[in-house]
Amino acid sequence: SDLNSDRRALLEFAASVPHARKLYWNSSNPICTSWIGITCSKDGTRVIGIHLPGVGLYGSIPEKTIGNLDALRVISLHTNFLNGNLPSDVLSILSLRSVYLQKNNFSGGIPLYLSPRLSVIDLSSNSLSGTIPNLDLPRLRLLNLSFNSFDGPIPSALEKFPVSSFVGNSHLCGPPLPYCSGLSPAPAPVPLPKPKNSSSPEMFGRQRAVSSRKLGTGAIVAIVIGGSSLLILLLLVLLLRYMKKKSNSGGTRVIKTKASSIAKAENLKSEDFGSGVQEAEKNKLVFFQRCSYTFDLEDLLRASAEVLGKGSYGTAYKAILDESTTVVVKRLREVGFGKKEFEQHLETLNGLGIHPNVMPLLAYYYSKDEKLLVYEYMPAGSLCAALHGHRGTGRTPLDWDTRLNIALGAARGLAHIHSEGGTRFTHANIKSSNILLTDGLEACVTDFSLGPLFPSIPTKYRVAGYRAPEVIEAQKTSQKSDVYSFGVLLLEILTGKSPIQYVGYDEVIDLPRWVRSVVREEWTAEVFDSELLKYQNIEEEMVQLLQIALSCVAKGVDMRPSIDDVMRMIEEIRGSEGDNRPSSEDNRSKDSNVQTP
Ligand SMILES: Nc1ncnc2c1ncn2[C@@H]1O[C@H](COP(=O)(O)OP(=O)(O)OP(=O)(O)O)[C@@H](O)[C@H]1O
Repeated sequence: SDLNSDRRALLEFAASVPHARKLYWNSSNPICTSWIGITCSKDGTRVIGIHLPGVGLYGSIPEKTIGNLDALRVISLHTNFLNGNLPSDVLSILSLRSVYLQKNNFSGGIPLYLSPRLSVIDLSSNSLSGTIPNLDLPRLRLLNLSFNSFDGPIPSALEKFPVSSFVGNSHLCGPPLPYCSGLSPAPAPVPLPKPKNSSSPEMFGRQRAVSSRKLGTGAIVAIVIGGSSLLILLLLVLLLRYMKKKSNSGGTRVIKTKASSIAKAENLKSEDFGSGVQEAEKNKLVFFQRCSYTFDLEDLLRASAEVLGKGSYGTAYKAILDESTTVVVKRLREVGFGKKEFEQHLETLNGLGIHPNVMPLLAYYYSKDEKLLVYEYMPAGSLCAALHGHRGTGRTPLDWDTRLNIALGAARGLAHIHSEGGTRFTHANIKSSNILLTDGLEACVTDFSLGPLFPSIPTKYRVAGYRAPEVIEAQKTSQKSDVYSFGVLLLEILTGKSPIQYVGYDEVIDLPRWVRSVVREEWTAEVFDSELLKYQNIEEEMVQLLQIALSCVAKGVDMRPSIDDVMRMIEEIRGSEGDNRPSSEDNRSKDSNVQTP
């Protein structure tokens, strides 16, 4: 009963039990007791909800031992350390509507039979693998399978879900991700074959989403088997060649080879970036003056490439030109402007000048069929991946000092964009995937003000959760709507949660609303990311940043501070507290009873 009154105590308790390995489901007692994390039906006979997120549970959920859960509607065990297979018994319970098992260590595949009533499935940031079954779930509204190890094509029934539902699965393909090449994915980036009708160098085309996750045992076995089969095939081909040479029949072989590379290029064509580059314009890559790179368009097209992801405005590729030069190329989708306006807009962006927290545009290419933007590649990835990427073993969570520093850097970058661009100039797409990280984990704001190039893409197609109420209702963007999005970003840094929160049965709420509801219940400490709990003496700073974040996400536009004010307030947190206490990294409690597995 003590624990019931203080959920934080439960969390600490759970994490401190040294030999706890398993979560046991008490199936023998048919009477449901509303204990913390368990909700019961009114008559007290059946469990209808299991809510134990972020409480340090680990071990696997046993199959076939689950008793009276036949009225279960929601299972929420996300952000724990659970492993083993997904509990297929639970997931097939007919009454089940919402599944939140993200940020655990589950492996294996998705069970073939799931409750037909499911409307929310979040299995992101686990170690799940295999192909995704063609789930026939008519009520499914929210699906998140990102940051796992799924492979193969995305089934047709799930094509309607956004890219964000699938990102971070290195071998997954097909809409809404890039089309499948028809070839087995290769384990390492390779230069790509020449497309049909082109004397140009090799072009980008083979697309593989980049994942920072480790290969699971299944993937390793698949690679070993695949590798051995290839070797045997190669030996066979060599043997055949040798025999053919002997019988003097080399001509046919050449023709066959040619035909097969054309077929490959045909397959790749629809997704090649550079396929719209016109022969006469091969050298028209326009560099901005401050750029010291010396490559030209041909070098760029010849480079091996990987898909980093698809965003609102097109696809981003990582292109490796040589050992010391890696860039990011954004292949833009339908631009709403002619060349002159396009160039003018990019000149305006370039005119914002250099700032350490703002990502500069290095170069661009414009032709009728192809528009490319070139940026420096940031190997440390984005804040989004650092916060929400795989949470299993091997992950290095961002410590508090780093988070605060990223918040400050991002505020400085946005303040620069606002002040240099003029009062009406906005970023209009602030989100954690647009905050890139340098090697030293400094923030770098990217993708600013690209919206005007795409008048046909309404703001509503941008990632949900970051848009201010006035943007949702009236498409009214301003610097204060950027501040709102920035507030959501701060909440993401503090809570470790995505901007959209799934709560209870079918309910979806945005992060500001969720945080406000928790704070109102006087459970302020509960909003903070469980990964931050191991650091000491940071609560006051976290609460201060929380207050800033909540002022940014005020519903009334005039209630929100300017980004300059936000920047100064964050600087004050660092100035007042940071100087007087050791860094959160040094301050990690060595003898704390809070243990991680
Ligand atoms: N310069 C870069 N270095 C490293 N990663 C990058 C770089 N630019 C973009 N990315 C990453 O590539 C992925 C795709 O980026 P992209 O900008 O195309 O889409 P997005 O940020 O998801 O959405 P949007 O287009 O709305 O900004 C994102 O995960 C992003 O963090």
